[in-house]
Amino acid sequence: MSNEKIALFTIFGGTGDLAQRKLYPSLFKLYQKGYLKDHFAVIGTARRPWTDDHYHEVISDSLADLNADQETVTQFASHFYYQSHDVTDAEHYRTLKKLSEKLDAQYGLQGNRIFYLAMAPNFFGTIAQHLRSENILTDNGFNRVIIEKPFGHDYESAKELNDQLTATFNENQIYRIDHYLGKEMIQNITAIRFGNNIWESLWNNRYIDNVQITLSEKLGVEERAVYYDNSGALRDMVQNHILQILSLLTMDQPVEFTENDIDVEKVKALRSLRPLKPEEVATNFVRGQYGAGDDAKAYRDEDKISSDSNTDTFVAGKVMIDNYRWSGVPFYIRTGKRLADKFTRIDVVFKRPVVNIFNHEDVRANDDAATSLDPNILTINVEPTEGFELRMNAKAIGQGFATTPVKLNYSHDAEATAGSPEAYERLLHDALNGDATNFTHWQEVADSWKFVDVIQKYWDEHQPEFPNYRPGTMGPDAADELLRQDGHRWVYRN
Ligand SMILES: NC(=O)C1=CN([C@@H]2O[C@H](COP(=O)(O)OP(=O)(O)OC[C@H]3O[C@@H](n4cnc5c(N)ncnc54)[C@H](OP(=O)(O)O)[C@@H]3O)[C@@H](O)[C@H]2O)C=CC1
Ligand SMILES: O=C1O[C@H](COP(=O)(O)O)[C@@H](O)[C@H](O)[C@H]1O
Repeated sequence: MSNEKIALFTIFGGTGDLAQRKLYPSLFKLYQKGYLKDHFAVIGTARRPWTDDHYHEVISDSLADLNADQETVTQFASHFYYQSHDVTDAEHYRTLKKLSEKLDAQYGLQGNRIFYLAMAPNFFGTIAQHLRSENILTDNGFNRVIIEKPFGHDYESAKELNDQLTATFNENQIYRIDHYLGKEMIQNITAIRFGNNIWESLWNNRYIDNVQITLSEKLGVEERAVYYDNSGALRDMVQNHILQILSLLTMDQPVEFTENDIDVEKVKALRSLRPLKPEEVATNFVRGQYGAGDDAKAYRDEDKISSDSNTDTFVAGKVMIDNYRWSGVPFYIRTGKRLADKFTRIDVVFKRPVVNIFNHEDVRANDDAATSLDPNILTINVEPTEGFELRMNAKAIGQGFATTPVKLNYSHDAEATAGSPEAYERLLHDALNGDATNFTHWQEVADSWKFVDVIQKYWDEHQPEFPNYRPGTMGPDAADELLRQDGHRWVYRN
């Protein structure tokens, strides 16, 4: 049976960074694997007056790292058409409609349309409205719109954006990208939780002491300074990626492994987040901004960043979930730029054994009989290594009897990881299949913003003392103190 998918992609922002770095290589991988073959075409649009020939060169250049043979690249690029287009100009949509209909007939696309909005979000509403008013949507095939982040700046702006989109598209036609949901090990969270009795039976406040989610970046803001300076780490990483990961870690078992059932459980988890009162923000969330390091400029000295910017380049926080399963378990989260290394990991720290029978002297000398036994820790390594690690206590080799911590380790092998699809490839394939499981649904976005808005508002009203961490560290000392005050510490420390 053929796996071929049939669709016309219209990419708004076809000359942009995202299109060139992520979308064209991902579409090419789908082409190499036969998911895209004869019956697909791509219209790239933006204001620049490019020709089709120039566009083909851009496509070819964007694939340079993939070491593909030139003939395949040329064949692939021949499916791409460029149309100069200002998204605010209605006349341009009429030209777009004609080109879409021509390509539909030429490639046998059966009216299937995917609109990818790879542009600044302030344009999403006008594009959606024109797609409807200029009759670019079809009646005979599917119409899906893929939306890039950020989905709003706060709850109000996200709602306004959503209202604009839903005036044209139904919720089940809207695919809000969160590329973390396309990552292999993030998708693995549901597999290990619901595919293994040992974990699901321990996955609650009786056995889990705390959970730590770290999304650490070594780089600074790079080319996206203007966007980032208006956003900051809380909006850029916590509202979306971290709260999505949190919802997958904490949701109850869905009735079936389907988009709707998973969404229902994720929304319940997000609605159970304990909302912070403004006066609780300072004791539960820490913000940071990097200063200068040995080889790195301070954030405020980066290109296009104002010298008195108070934007957060680091966040750590303690999140509590008020439901039967998680009551009393702190979820510690942190993310930032210019940290010690680039990695993403989740550490699930279990409670220590209630009694330590191995070290009698310790037991007698201490009120806390378990002090000398380490907790079991399940680490989900999301990247760069993909795998799991379990820390246990075992007998130390040799005469006598002492315990020592050991690790059970599993990593995907490098060959399998190299062949595994990159997040954007996976998500584009899902969108072609009409599967929005790994996209965020409106209610999830809304609940995440409501949680984050309180923190952001408090921060906006209180001046920080920035800069407060050095590049190459794991953020300000206050992020360590956040756990220390609860008697915990970060599993990953540098
Ligand atoms: N780049 C990245 O790594 C990531 C980007 N994103 C998101 O993806 C989206 C795009 O980002 P990115 O590619 O970096 O942005 P760029 O600034 O590189 O691209 C913006 C695109 O919009 C086009 N454009 C701007 N104004 C108009 C207009 N009036 N009419 C038609 N086209 C217009 C530009 O082309 P022209 O100037 O020729 O008109 C360009 O193609 C943003 O929402 C961003 O937040 C999300 C995650 C990562
Ligand atoms: O969404 C974003 O993610 C990247 C980090 O993504 P990763 O896949 O490299 O971990 C981040 O750099 C960027 O600021 C943010 O917008």
